Amino acid sequence: MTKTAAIIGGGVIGGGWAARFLLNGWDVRVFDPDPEAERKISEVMDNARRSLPGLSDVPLPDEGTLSFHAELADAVAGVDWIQESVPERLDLKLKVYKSLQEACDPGAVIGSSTSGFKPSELQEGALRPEQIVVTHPFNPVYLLPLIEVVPTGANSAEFVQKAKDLLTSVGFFPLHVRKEIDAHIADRFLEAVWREALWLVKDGVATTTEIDEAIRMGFGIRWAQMGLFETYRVAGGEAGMRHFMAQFGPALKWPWTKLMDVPEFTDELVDMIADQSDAQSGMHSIRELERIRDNNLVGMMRALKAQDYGAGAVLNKHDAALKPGALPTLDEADLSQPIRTLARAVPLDWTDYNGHMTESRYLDAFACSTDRFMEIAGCDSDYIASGGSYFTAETHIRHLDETHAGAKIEVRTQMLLGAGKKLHLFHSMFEGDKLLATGESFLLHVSLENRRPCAPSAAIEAALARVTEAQASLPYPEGAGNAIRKPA
Ligand SMILES: NC(=O)C1=CN([C@@H]2O[C@H](COP(=O)(O)OP(=O)(O)OC[C@H]3O[C@@H](n4cnc5c(N)ncnc54)[C@H](O)[C@@H]3O)[C@@H](O)[C@H]2O)C=CC1
Ligand SMILES: C[N+](C)(C)CC(=O)CC(=O)[O-]
Repeated sequence: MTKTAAIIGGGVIGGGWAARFLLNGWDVRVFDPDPEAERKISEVMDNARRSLPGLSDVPLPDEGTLSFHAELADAVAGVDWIQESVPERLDLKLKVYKSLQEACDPGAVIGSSTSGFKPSELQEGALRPEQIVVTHPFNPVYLLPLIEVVPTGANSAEFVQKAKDLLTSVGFFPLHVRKEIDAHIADRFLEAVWREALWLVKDGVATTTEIDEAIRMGFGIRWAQMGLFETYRVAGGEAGMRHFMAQFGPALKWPWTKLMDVPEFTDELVDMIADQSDAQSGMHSIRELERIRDNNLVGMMRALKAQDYGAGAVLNKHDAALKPGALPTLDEADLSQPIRTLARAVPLDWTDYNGHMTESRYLDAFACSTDRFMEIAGCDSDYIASGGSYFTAETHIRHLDETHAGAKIEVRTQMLLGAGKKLHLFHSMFEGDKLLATGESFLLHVSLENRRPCAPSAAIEAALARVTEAQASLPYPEGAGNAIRKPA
């Protein structure tokens, strides 16, 4: 059954939560007194639709339904999850919990996006403290996997597990913070770096641009893939972490930080930082900056997916959970028709300077379809490990229409020949009913030992014979056997 989330406070963070739930198939109800909330969330949704679905290599569930509610009680009645993302003021958050707990289901999870309040502070005086837990996200909430889950003794172990399971089901990585502390775990680092950066600007050591370069040209990229301790272990050389600590231990006593002291936010400092930031980034609107950020994040996270490491491993796990049912097996497919061999959204890093899916990615998509066809015919990873596989000998692609980031595409594959060592496939790529491209491939079965063509296993021959018989009455596809010719 479709699950429903209520988003209380639909600003920067609430909008991101709404997008994450909607694009993972949940219905979402929003309560926010701001008359601009609907416009803002619709703009966040536009950015989320172009970036999140393509991060997966399998289709996400159909998008849920978004509704806006004038009454808090209306928004929260009967929902599975309530995410509070109102401004960071304790009195306001406590007031909101009081009203919403009078109207919501006692079994619903009430998660708070608070950046720094401890869950015990949020539970104080609540009708049902056991229902409230910190679930602290990171901006953009629709892309970044981390959620800090901070419970107290008032939350049962079953409740915490249920909250973590629901978060995992929409692609998050719930990090269980075992001991509550102001600002949880990650924001303590952000706060340390932020405070240090304020001093560097105030003291005239560096501008906002120089500080950002110091981060993004070096340790920021390093942190993104390995974090802090694993990075420093490597920095210790062959002697590892112990050597690292021996070498840099004394620095802890040197004046390498001003963390013990905090600069005052005087008008002068605020103006200096705001002016430098305007000069650095003021040529872009916030929505443009969000798109630049999302393009970069998607590219980096897809690179981490290929390595199955860090955030990339979380994404792969989410794909695996979504995969059942996405593509048919040989037994599930209607073999009398071309077989669905690919279904996904166009990722941001598949688009180019013309603003559409770039040509090399068509080959990428058709190659995935060929791999899938081989897999369902029995040429799967076990078979390949046993020494047989197919090599592609020739490919011909026709580009018939454009498609763009976030678009849902599908490839259906007709087998034109599957006999002996020869395999001839014709892939058609669609966006809805629109034919975008065709890809024709001729493959040869080979022995991976001597790299020479040879007949496939009897099981593969039998599977291909089934497809041959079932597809025998399909017309020869328009465009098959084409070559580039001089116009008549
Ligand atoms: N902005 C960030 O980078 C992050 C913020 N957070 C946390 O998320 C929470 C929200 O922060 P932002 O989204 O940045 O703030 P925001 O100012 O962008 O959004 C807050 C929204 O709450 C609405 N609101 C105010 N009173 C309300 C009420 N009584 N009921 C319903 N809605 C109400 C406002 O109209 C506004 O749309 C805070 O607790 C913050 O610490 C967490 C992670 C990152
Ligand atoms: C600045 N901040 C404390 C609101 C940051 C966060 O809470 C997390 C984030 O997204 O950086």
